[in-house]
Amino acid sequence: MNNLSITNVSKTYSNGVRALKNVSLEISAGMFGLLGPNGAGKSSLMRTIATLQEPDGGSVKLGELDVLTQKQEVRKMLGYLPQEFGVYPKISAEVLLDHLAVLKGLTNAGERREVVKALLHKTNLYEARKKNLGGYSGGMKQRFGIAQALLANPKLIIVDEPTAGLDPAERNRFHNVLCEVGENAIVILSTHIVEDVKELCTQMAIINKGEVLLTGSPQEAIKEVQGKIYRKIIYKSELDAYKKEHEVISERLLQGKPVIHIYSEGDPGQGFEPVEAELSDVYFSRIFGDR
Ligand SMILES: Nc1ncnc2c1ncn2[C@@H]1O[C@H](COP(=O)(O)OP(=O)(O)OP(=O)(O)O)[C@@H](O)[C@H]1O
Repeated sequence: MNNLSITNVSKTYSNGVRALKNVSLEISAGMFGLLGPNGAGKSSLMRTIATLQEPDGGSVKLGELDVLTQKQEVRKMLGYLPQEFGVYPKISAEVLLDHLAVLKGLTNAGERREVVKALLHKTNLYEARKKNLGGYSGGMKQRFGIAQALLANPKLIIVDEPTAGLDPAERNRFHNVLCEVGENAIVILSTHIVEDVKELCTQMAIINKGEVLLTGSPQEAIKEVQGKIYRKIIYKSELDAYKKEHEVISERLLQGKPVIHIYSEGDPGQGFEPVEAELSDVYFSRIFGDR
């Protein structure tokens, strides 16, 4: 299958915000995680790939197709679940999906019925197909969003922050659906949730302030910091002092007590203990560390 090649894409909005600075990424089939904090530029990049906005410079290619100029061709191969996915509340999932299928060009009624049915099954919404979308939970709405994104068998699927606000069970269900989809398409999952990338993605990039800070597999990324992450339970009042002396990459609470993780090339002493590095350590060391 064709790769998605993003080369030197830049975007400055009219208010002067530089949302993307020379972003280059090579993305092949499977699940790709685009990880970054709020405001990193993820949605700007996703909208650009989804043919919804123009960059100031750079190129985006899907195989031979030029995403920036051959928009109609790309849209035929694209499934997009935007960050804010609105649904018509007074219509059932089955009816809306059928309607969206017509818009996607599935005009043969028999064929369309089969496609709609298969997608409702795939997204675990078949039982609730007659229910109005207004009565759906957040997770069900997101799964409906995936169902509509999958109409017409897309080769490129973009999901923008899909699990924000979902409870753990709904998030799991959503993950399972996505995983299946990722078997024969490029799926780009844009998120600020490290766990989503850890659980689902074989390749990833970390983006912050419009710049790509890291690309590779989550395992490779973890390997890079393995043996360099230390932790210590501290008193809240000591935090500033530790920050001055060490590269503190995260502060969390463990049973109500502050725990800091630091990045250190060698043993920092002072009661710090080494920990098995996790993807969150990679993420925080890139976003908040000096690296
Ligand atoms: N249409 C716009 N006009 C002006 N500035 C914008 C516009 N869209 C986004 N921005 C700014 O560009 C930067 C990147 O925003 P973007 O939405 O791409 O980031 P994000 O990583 O998706 O963050 P979030 O998770 O908060 O949506 C932010 O500073 C944002 O305020």
